[in-house]
Amino acid sequence: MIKVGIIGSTGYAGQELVRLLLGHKYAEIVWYGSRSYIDKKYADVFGNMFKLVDSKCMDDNMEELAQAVDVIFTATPQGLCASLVSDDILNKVKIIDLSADFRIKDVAVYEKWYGITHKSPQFIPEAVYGLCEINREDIKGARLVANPGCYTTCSILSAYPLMKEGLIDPQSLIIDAKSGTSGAGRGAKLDNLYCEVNENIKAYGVGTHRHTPEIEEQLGYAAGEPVVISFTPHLVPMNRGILVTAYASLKKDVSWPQIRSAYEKYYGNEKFIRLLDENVCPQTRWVEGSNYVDINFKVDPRTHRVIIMGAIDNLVKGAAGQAVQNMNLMFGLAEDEGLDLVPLFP
Ligand SMILES: NC(=O)C1=CN([C@@H]2O[C@H](COP(=O)(O)OP(=O)(O)OC[C@H]3O[C@@H](n4cnc5c(N)ncnc54)[C@H](OP(=O)(O)O)[C@@H]3O)[C@@H](O)[C@H]2O)C=CC1
Ligand SMILES: CC(=O)N[C@@H](CCC(=O)OP(=O)(O)O)C(=O)O
Repeated sequence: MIKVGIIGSTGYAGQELVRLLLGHKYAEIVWYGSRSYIDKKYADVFGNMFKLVDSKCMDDNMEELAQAVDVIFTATPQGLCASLVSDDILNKVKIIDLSADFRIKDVAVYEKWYGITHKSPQFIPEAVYGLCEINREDIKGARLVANPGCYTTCSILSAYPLMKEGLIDPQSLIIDAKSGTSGAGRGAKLDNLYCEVNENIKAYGVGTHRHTPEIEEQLGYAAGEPVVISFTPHLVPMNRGILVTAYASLKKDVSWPQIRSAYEKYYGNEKFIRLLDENVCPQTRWVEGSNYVDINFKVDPRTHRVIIMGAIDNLVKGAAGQAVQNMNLMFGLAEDEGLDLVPLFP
């Protein structure tokens, strides 16, 4: 059995990790980390865990935790994982960080977009960006995985084959993304109150959202040149889900089947990427509760652009599901262990 510790088990991403790992054949959660609920029963914090989890929430003592477990998930605010990690810890235990601390290779870019000083930049070079479908082989040997962000997972996977195959002008990409409110975390914030979110939709972080450099970096690797994008997130009144609609100029005249072949080349054998049939647009409810990424596109000959669409569940493929997929790769398990999740509907 893989012994698991979760720092931040009482947040939305942490709670989703617990839900998924309870159904994992080879993993056992032995440490339910928390800051605010120490010594409180986990099932008293999350009533859905009644009779499923008997443990109490525990203090986040990294040294003790590293002795007790094989893998630590950090589902905590930006900066925390970087402040806890050390060579000694990494020699004892694998870390999968759900925050952005190790996602961006250029520490100056991280510090600029996140507005914080990185506490352990020496570990950035070895951290593997945990987008499983793209970095599978590197993830297998990693001791520190940077689990991608939710908007970024959906955006990068949706556009990747077209960047890789040079079908679009890399500098022309415009990404319009929408997220459910769980993407903002469980902490009380005025902007996330029911009356602020319900019956409303708004853009935020326009031109400044911190997922922009993460998407640019990864798509830049795919394009083989630095990529600059426009990225606009929106908050929508639903619990879960990310929907990406992206626009890019085509480099040449291509048909739907030609673009489809490019997607099949990269994703034809990917269990968690579902390429939808022509004219079917992804919907968040078709992936809710599952680790799937649904992708489709439309060629628009009038504007000479391709319109790319992707949908994920932000808490599953956008966070906890991808983190479990990474754990499976790091421990040599079947990549889909614990992730055979049928989407909820309605
Ligand atoms: N929500 C989402 O859709 C996604 C989130 N992420 C990332 O995952 C991470 C967690 O996000 P999310 O679950 O939404 O956030 P939440 O606000 O819901 O949860 C934060 C968690 O971190 C704990 N925590 C906060 N501060 C500290 C601290 N100083 N020391 C120890 N623990 C602390 C909280 O503990 P307590 O409750 O006990 O106070 C809580 O368990 C973030 O980095 C986020 O960016 C990534 C992809 C998607
Ligand atoms: C709706 C909402 O607020 N979403 C969050 C993104 C959550 C996420 O993926 O965050 P990290 O990359 O920081 O891990 C946001 O826009 O900040």
